This record gives sequence, C-alpha cells and structure tokens, in this order.
Amino acid sequence: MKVRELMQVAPVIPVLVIDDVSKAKPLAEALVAGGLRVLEVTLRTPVALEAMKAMADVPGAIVGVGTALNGDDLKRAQDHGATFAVSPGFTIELGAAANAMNMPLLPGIMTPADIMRALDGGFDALKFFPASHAGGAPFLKALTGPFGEVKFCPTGGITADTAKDYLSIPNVLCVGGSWVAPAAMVNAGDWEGITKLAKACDSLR
Ligand SMILES: O=C(O)C(=O)C[C@H](O)[C@H](O)COP(=O)(O)O
Repeated sequence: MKVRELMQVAPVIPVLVIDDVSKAKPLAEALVAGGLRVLEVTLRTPVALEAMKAMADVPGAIVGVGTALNGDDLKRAQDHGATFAVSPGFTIELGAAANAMNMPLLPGIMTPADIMRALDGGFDALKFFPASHAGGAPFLKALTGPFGEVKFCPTGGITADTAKDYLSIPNVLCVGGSWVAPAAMVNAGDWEGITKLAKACDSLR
C-alpha cells in the first residue's frame, strides 16, 4: 500500500509503545476489532521488534515501525514484519533508504523548510510532529496554504477531544495518537475497553 492509502484506512493510526511482548497480539486484535487496522509500533522499547512480529500475524492488521531514524531501523523492522515506517523527522538518507527497500515512509515535518526538503526527497504525505506542541491545528492549517498538494497526519499530544479539530482540516487524512491504547488499559489487559476506544474513532470524521 502507498502511504496515502495507509492514511485513509482509518481516521486514527494508534501509536504504540509496547513494554511487554505478551500484550502485543491481544492489543493488535483489540484495535483491529475496533476498526483501527494500521498500527505504528514505536522502536522505543527493547521488545518493539518482537512485538511487531507478533502483531503482523494478526488478521487484518497492517503493522509499521515508528521512531524509525535511519536505514538500519527500517531494515530491522522490515525483517520483523513491518510493512511501512513512520519517522519523527526527515533526512534525505532515510528517504533514500526507504525508497531502496520499497518501504512506504511517512516522515515527520514541523516547519515549511522541512516540508520543502521532504518534497525534494519525493515525499508528499507527511506526519506533522509534535502536533500539539508545534502550534496545533491552527498552525497546521496555515501550513496547508502554501503546500496544498501535501497530505498530513498530525501526531503528538492529540487526544480524543482534539482529534476532530485536526481531521476537519482539508488535507489531513488521519491523525496519530497513543490515546487509543493507554498504558494502564494495556497493562490491565482491558482489551474490550481498547476496542471501545478504537470504535469511538469512527465518529471523528
Ligand atoms: O516515537 C515516535 O516517532 C513518535 O511517533 C512519537 C509519537 O508521535 C508520539 O509519541 C505520539 O504519542 P502521543 O503524543 O502520546 O499521542
């Protein structure tokens, strides 16, 4: 799938920080049951790669790697079942590595110059990060003026309450966020609760 297609599967891409690999499969099942199929597993924990592998086997799940900083990260993640990548920022090297591996990449940007570099690298579907700290929905709306051809996935500090503000901006295809898989619910194994949070995302758009 192309990045733009991945961004249109559901209004929310859950951003997952997994500490306990035994939680990975039931968590993915709970999110998929709630309609959130595109899952970003951040490379922030020692078990992240194993978690990706477990999630990639869940029917309907489309698993990607988050916090990808370089080609090595992409390679390790691809070897563990990740089929797309998300990065907090963009470098020409990362873009080239993703292209060489045929790995769809959703790179992060925060400024007009970032967007111009990403466009130069051939990327026009971008993550606005960290969204709530970098000016929120009004700032992103201003960015869409000069960059009308770019599609965005704002991520960072977004909640069930603020997601709608972002999704109402033309050219925002989806948002990313961790609120659909809160650590307390994951630790408690509250899979029904997580499915409910996922289902509630339907009404955001
Ligand atoms: O590690 C990365 O590359 C990331 O993608 C960072 C995430 O965008 C944020 O951690 C989203 O998490 P919340 O702000 O809790 O919704």
